[in-house]
Amino acid sequence: MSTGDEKAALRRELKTLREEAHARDPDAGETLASKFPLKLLERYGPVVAGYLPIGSEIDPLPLMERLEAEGAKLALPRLETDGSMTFRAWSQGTDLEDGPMGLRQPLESADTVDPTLVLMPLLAFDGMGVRIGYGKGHYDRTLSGLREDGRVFACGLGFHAQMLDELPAEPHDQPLDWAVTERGSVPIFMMRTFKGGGGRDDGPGAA
Ligand SMILES: Nc1nc2c(c(=O)[nH]1)N(C=O)[C@@H](CNc1ccc(C(=O)N[C@@H](CCC(=O)O)C(=O)O)cc1)CN2
Ligand SMILES: Nc1ncnc2c1ncn2[C@@H]1O[C@H](COP(=O)(O)OP(=O)(O)OP(=O)(O)O)[C@@H](O)[C@H]1O
Repeated sequence: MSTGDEKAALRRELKTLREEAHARDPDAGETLASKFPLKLLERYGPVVAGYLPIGSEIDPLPLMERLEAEGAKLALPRLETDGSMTFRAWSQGTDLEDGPMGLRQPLESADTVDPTLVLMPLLAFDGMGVRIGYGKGHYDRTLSGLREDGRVFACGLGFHAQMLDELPAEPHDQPLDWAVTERGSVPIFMMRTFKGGGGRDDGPGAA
């Protein structure tokens, strides 16, 4: 099976997995907010892109609120008419509009920003930082642009149940640098550092 086919089949299973995790712990977003290490904001802030949760995604809003109170400038993704994704400045109470695929998103008139810390929704991730999303490549393309232009830190947000041993990777996949679940941090860049040396048999530890 090609990696693309594998990913399509995986996505269906992963959606079910995430729905189950969400049903078991609907308040996981609150727990996640309390476990998020503020040193990530200190090192990689201040412009933090979050998202408005759809379906069974873990709710990042409690975390975004906490980070804003700590001085973060928040942003949200916006799908543009040309199919690209931009990030726009946002804070609680800023106007939103209906976008494609049932998304709520900032208006075209909102300021475009380059986030330094991107909190990413996902269907699943693994200890090497491979992430699977909805398969439209929005985050992959946008992150690759941001990484070419300068420094950006990619942090996946999800349920612990969404962390799998190993996901199929494709060359265009933009790896996560870190992930946070309701159980704590998964510092992926350390695993990447270890990859060339001792292999990845130790597995990621959710601290
Ligand atoms: N909350 C959130 N916002 C986001 C994303 C995301 O994954 N999550 N995106 C990430 O790229 C971008 C939007 N891209 C998207 C691409 C595909 C689908 C999609 O296939 N949606 C399903 C329904 C999902 C559900 O209910 O769980 C659909 O339309 O059938 C949604 C958003 C930007 N904003
Ligand atoms: N940097 C890029 N440039 C051009 N096309 C890209 C790039 N990154 C991804 N794509 C395209 O986007 C499509 C979806 O990619 P992929 O399946 O990896 O998405 P995903 O990582 O699951 O989720 P998400 O949509 O959230 O990024 C692929 O067909 C791929 O060719």
